[in-house]
Order: sequence, then structure tokens, then C-alpha cells
Amino acid sequence: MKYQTQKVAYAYFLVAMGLFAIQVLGGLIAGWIYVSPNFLSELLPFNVVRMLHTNALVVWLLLGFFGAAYYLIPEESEREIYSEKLAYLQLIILVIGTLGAVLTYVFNPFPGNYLLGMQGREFIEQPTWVKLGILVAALIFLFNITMTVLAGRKTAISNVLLVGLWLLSLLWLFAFINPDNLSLDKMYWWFIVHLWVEATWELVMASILAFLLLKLTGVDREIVEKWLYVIVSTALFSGILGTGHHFYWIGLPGYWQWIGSIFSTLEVIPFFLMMSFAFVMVWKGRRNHPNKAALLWSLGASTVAFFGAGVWGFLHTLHGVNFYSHGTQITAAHGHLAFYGAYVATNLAIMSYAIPHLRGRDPYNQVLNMAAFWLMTGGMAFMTFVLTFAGTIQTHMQRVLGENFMEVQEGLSLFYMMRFGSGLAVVIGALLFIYSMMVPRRELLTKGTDVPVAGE
Ligand code: HEM
Ligand code: HEM
Ligand SMILES: [Fe+2]
Repeated sequence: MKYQTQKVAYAYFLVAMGLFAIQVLGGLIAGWIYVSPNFLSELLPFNVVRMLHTNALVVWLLLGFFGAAYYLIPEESEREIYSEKLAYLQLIILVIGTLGAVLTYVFNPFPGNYLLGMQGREFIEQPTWVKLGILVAALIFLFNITMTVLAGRKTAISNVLLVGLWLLSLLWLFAFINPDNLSLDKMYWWFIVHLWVEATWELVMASILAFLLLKLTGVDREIVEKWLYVIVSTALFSGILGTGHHFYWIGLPGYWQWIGSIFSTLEVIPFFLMMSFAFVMVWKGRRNHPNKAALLWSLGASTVAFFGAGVWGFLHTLHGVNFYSHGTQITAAHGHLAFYGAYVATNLAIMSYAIPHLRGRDPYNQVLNMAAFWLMTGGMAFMTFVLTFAGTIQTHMQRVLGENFMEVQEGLSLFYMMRFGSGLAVVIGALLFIYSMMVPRRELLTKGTDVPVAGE
């Protein structure tokens, strides 16, 4: 480890991995409720489980991004982090907020209370005090990272990362705007939900990927930077107006059907570019880096993101298709593969690269790590296929033939059982990943020593 303050990242990654385990276990419970609808219906109803599943996902991904920034900014800026104390304070605020949100969801002690009660908007159900906490934490983070970058070397990677993190934090302000008019409420809600994953988070993903490929393949920085700029500009060009694909049926003007269809179709381009970028860098690279698992995750992330976001997103983004498929299992199929490929896998890639350094325990158990990759990726792919079939049948029965929602759901039970099975594989894969990161290889245990860091 070149810079001492990089170790802040390790604390973020640890909390992120803990929440990752909780998130996928929550998914498994939600998946079981689909198979056996009365399961836990008194103790932990479906809506609460679902909230824990999706909120834990978003929080751990953000923690991972923060960790990634604290890890890579010192190397890019050639500086220690401006303030280590602020970085830990930020983490503590986020952990307290998370605990507060979980307790509020499970016990709902202050229903309807603006400051303390939970709110009814998917993904942003947190009570207002938690939302404010997140805002304070984001401001601390931006201050800390910006001061570090300004004092040191400025690179395209750190600039893009910083712009992405600034913009996504600013968008968080829309969490506080909740008009009575339902159309406006939904419109602002999508400013967060869509402009995070289909614009600002893409910048974060692209810069983390660029950092990893630079280190892992040894390609010249100028080449990496050129790709990065093209990816970022196509992402913003398509993603901002692409928000229109959520404005079709919420009471906004009809021209969004065309703007949304056209620009969201273009959103496929940055994901295609990210995948091409990863493979071209590996192909051109001169360096044979020992951390093969980190490379597998980097290639896997960009590939699965292309399929999950690009292909499965395009599947239902044209308004003529979305008219029928809106809010069916097709949406869930896409949501799972896109989130997994783009953001879960990118996070696990930077963790696979950074944690062995941060723990001073390299080489680590790469074989287990790669087994976890295949188990998780295979499980998510299978889940996506199953939900796509279920969603196609659902769309036809419910939207074309006009059958009753619950009766159609009963007809889909076989698919829901298979979804549970694939979910189980994902959970085992996730636990295996965490184990491979935390527990040293057996030969190191018997030797009783840590092997020094191998290579960059
Ligand atoms: C890292 C892996 C995972 C990611 C990224 C993920 C992501 C998500 C997202 C984004 C949603 C909201 C979907 C939407 O609004 O369309 C969701 C819901 C859900 N997830 Fe996951 N999930 C993961 C793992 C799992 C696992 C392992 C299971 C187990 C079967 C699971 C089961 C569910 C269920 C049942 C729902 C509720 C769907 C509904 O409301 O109909 N997820 N997940
Ligand atoms: C990594 C990037 C992406 C992620 C994480 C993601 C995730 C999601 C999630 C979770 C939803 C469900 C939201 C909800 O209703 O609660 C959704 C909806 C949707 N996504 Fe994506 N998405 C991504 C990229 C894309 C792209 C590139 C396209 C188009 C090419 C796209 C098209 C859509 C459409 C049309 C819907 C609305 C589905 C409906 O009407 O029910 N997405 N996305
Ligand atoms: Fe979107």
C-alpha cells in the first residue's frame, strides 16, 4: 500500500460486504414468499422484506463506491486523503442512518411522521432524518475527496469519478421534493432512480473500470483516457433525455414517448463501449498481472452490464413495447441483471483488486473468488431468463388477454420456484466471495505468515 490513508477504503468495503450478504438473503426471503405467500406474513411482510432488499442494495453499492474513491484517489492524485477522520465520520453517519432505516422499516414506530416515519416511494422509503444524514455524509465525502484531488495530480480518471459523485449527490436533493401532484412526484422520483443508474453511476463505473484496466493490463494512460471521455459523453448524451422512457404513462406530455424511445435506445452505446473497452485493453495489454480474479470481474462486469442494461433494457424501452410490458416480471428481469452486471460486479471487481493490498495478504484465494464469480453470474443469468419467460407469459395473459392479476400469478408458480433456486446459487456465491476475501489460503495459514504484496 503506497498511501496509508487508503486503508479507510477497507472499512467501507467491510460494511459493504456485510450489507451485500443481508441484501441477497433478503432477496431469497422475498423469492420464497413468491413461492409460499404466507411465509413470515406477520413478522416480516413482503413489502418490508422487499424494502430491505432494495435499500440494502443501493446503500452497499454506494459504500463500495465511496470505498473505491478512497482507495483510488490517493494513487491517482499521488496524495494522502485530505482528512482520514472525516472519512471515518462519514462512514459512522451512514451506518447510523442505515440502522435507523432498518429499525423504522421493521417496526414502523412513527407511521405518517414526516421526520421520523418511513415514506412510500420505492427505493427512497427512508425517514427524512436518514435522508438528511445521507446528505451530510455526501457533503463530507465531496469536501474530503475534492480537497484531495485539488491538491494533487489531476487525471481523467479522478476527474470523471469526481464529476459522477458530485452529480449523483446533487440529484439526491430531489429526495426532499415530494409534490402532492402524483405526476410531478413520479417525475422527480425518476430524476433520482433513473439519473443515478443511467447517467451518474455510469461515470463512476467507467472510472473504476478505467483504473482497474490501467493497473491490470498496463495499457498507456492516454489510450484509457480517450475511451473514458467517449464513454462519458455518450452516457450523458443518451442517459439524460433517456429518462423519458419512464415518462410514458405517468401523465406527462406525449412527446416523451418519442424522446424517451429514441434517447434510451442510444443508452445501449456507452454500455457497448464499456464492454469493448475492457476487451480491447486486455487484448492490447502488455502486463500479465497476477490478480486474475480482479480481471475476470472487470470483464464480467462490463459484459453482463451490456446484456442486463443494454440488451434487456432495450427489450422493453420502445413505448410500443413498454405499453404492454410496463411493471411486469420483464422489468424485474432487467432490473436484476442490470444492477448486478453494472454495479454489483464493478464493486466486487475493485474489492477483489484492492482488499488483498489493503490487508497486505497477496496472493489471496483467487480460485474461490473466481468460483464465486461463476456461481453468482450463472445464478443471476438463470434468474433473468426465468423472469423473462414469466414476464412474457404475464404480459400476454394479463395485458393482452386481460386476465385477472392473481390468477396469472398462480400460473407462474413454476417460474417462481426456479427463481428461488437460482437465487440460492447467488446467495452461496456471495458468501463464497466474502469468504475468499476474508480468509487466507490454507498454505498461508499453515506457514503462519503473510506473503508480501505481489506486483502492482
Ligand atoms: C446481487 C444480486 C441482486 C440484485 C442486484 C437485485 C436487485 C433487485 C432490484 C433492483 C429489485 C427491484 C426490482 C424492480 O423494481 O423491478 C429487486 C427485487 C427483488 N429481488 Fe432482487 N436482487 C439481487 C438478488 C436477489 C436474489 C438472490 C433473490 C432471490 C430469489 C432476489 C429476489 C428478489 C425479489 C423476489 C424481488 C421483488 C420483486 C417484486 O417486487 O416482484 N433478488 N432485486
Ligand atoms: C446499469 C444500468 C441500469 C440499471 C441498474 C437499471 C435498473 C432498472 C430498474 C431497477 C428498473 C425498475 C424500476 C422500477 O420501476 O422500480 C428499471 C426500469 C426500466 N429500465 Fe432500466 N436499468 C439500467 C439501464 C437501462 C437501459 C440502458 C435501458 C434502455 C435501453 C433501460 C430501460 C428501462 C425501462 C424501459 C424501464 C421501465 C420498465 C417498466 O416500464 O416497468 N434501463 N431499470
Ligand atoms: Fe431508466
